[in-house]
Amino acid sequence: MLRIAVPNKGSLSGPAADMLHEAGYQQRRESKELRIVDPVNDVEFFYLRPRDIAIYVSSGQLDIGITGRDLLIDSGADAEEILPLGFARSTFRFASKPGEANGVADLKGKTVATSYEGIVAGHLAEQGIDASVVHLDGAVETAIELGVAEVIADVVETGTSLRNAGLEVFGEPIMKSEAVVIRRTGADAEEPKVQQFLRRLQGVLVARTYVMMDYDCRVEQLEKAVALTPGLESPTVSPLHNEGWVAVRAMVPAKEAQRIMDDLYDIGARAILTTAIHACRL
Ligand SMILES: Nc1ncnc2c1ncn2[C@@H]1O[C@H](COP(=O)(O)OP(=O)(O)OP(=O)(O)O)[C@@H](O)[C@H]1O
Ligand SMILES: O=P(O)(O)OC[C@H]1O[C@H](OP(=O)(O)OP(=O)(O)O)[C@H](O)[C@@H]1O
Ligand SMILES: [Mg+2]
Repeated sequence: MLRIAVPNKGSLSGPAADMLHEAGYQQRRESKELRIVDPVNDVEFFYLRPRDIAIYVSSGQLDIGITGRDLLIDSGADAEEILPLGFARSTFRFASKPGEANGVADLKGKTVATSYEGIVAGHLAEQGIDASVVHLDGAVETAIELGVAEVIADVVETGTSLRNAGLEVFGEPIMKSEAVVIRRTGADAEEPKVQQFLRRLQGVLVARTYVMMDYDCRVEQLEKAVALTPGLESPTVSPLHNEGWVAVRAMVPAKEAQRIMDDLYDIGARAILTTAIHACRL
């Protein structure tokens, strides 16, 4: 049975459960449940603190886990990323009162407050900057006003939390993060149950990113039309009862669907339809 660590709280837990549900896995009904078995899919889910997931996975008792890339790196655990999941996207940045610092060099001799000590200490060492790091559990934006630090390093998504605290980012982003699937470093990459799990999640990612497009066009326009909708491998082209016309079917990126429909219409395609994809295996 495949044993999978899933975030039990915070920004990652809701979207992770949604994705697993879309991939056909049973999920817990109550937020207090710590583990559930999904016998139909031969999987057991362990609901753990997002910060602990890389440590559990690196210990080898659990096969895979879902966590944030930033949490994985911060933990220093012996685990590696095998699939990015496209949600909980953020950057990790330094911030201070406006005008107090311009780049990482200005951190020399300062105190940086963060919940991600591993990332910050590693970054400072890499840059050869001598600064102190103070660990706080959260709400680090307040640390400057309350005199705990001159600089903070934190997750930034919209920037609202920083703005509300009167702070500004400076320097280059330390890293970009998103939710990722991880496994123990060097674990068997070909393990069929792991591969099947990854294929299911990839199916969800594709179903979220693409739509199916169908249309009719004249044979003379087919090459131009196919250039607009090349599909993932190649579009399906079928003859129509009316001679000189064909029906075309291809997957297109959902974000581009409206523009592609306009372009197809302009070259003479008609009966252009898009439909959602619910699940797929590529
Ligand atoms: N506002 C946000 N937008 C996107 N991702 C975020 C955001 N806040 C945290 N994350 C991501 O969530 C993960 C941290 O999860 P964790 O549960 O530890 O913190 P949290 O989501 O801030 O919840 P908590 O309420 O417990 O502080 C990291 O991967 C981080 O990048
Ligand atoms: O750029 P934004 O869209 O404002 O998002 C980023 C904020 O969200 C998270 O905080 P959270 O609300 O989880 O509180 P925490 O600091 O206690 O973790 C993170 O730690 C930042 O503070
Ligand atoms: Mg938080």
